[in-house]
Amino acid sequence: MDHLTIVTHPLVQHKLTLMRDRDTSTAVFRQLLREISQLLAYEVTRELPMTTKRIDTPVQPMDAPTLAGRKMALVSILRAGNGLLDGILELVPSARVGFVGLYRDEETLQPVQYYFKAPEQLEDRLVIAVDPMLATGNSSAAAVDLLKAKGATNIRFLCLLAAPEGVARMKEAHPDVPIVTAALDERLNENGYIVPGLGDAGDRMFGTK
Ligand SMILES: O=P(O)(O)OC[C@H]1O[C@H](OP(=O)(O)OP(=O)(O)O)[C@H](O)[C@@H]1O
Ligand SMILES: O=c1cc[nH]c(=O)[nH]1
Ligand SMILES: [Mg+2]
Repeated sequence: MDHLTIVTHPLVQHKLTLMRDRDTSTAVFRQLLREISQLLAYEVTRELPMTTKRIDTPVQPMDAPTLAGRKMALVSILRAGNGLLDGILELVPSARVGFVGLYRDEETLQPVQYYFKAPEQLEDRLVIAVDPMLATGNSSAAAVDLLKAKGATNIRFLCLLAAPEGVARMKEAHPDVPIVTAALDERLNENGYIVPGLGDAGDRMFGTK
């Protein structure tokens, strides 16, 4: 996969516009994120290794395509990552799930870790880390550090919105981790927020502000 993939599908772009709108309610924001997560998952799971298995259709036997290898791991970067996780799990219900608890210190913009739990045998799995926002890239780079320290070698990062600064940070720290996003925005503002962005994803999802 390319280092950066922007999913330009009309449905994704339409839903993203609704999410950016400050007048969109918490309930609708959460629902849209769930819907977009499934469209983005379609893209991030392209090129998965396939094999065939022998099945009997009602008409005749066939060698039918099926996913190969160990079950993938979805890793949500808390809190906001959970807004992407739920929808993807509906598409890939057998995925293993991990959580990285991180929040961004508002002054330093450095991530503060408060939790980490990952599935076993990460080295044998495709690992998809999910977080709606890639701003400075400090949180995603730290999350990928943790996953690599646990053995992961095949990692993809899925987000909704990315800033050029975050993409550059990830490319420098983790050039082997492809990023899939719905949009690459203009820049970060002086508070480290994505411009034009959609505000604080976690707060908008959970109604905490
Ligand atoms: O690229 P960065 O500059 O690190 O910023 C992105 C991070 O900021 C947000 O989380 P936040 O810290 O607000 O925590 P939350 O998910 O608990 O709201 C977002 O969900 C990312 O994890
Ligand atoms: O714009 C931003 C930047 C970081 N985290 C968010 O939720 N939004
Ligand atoms: Mg976060």
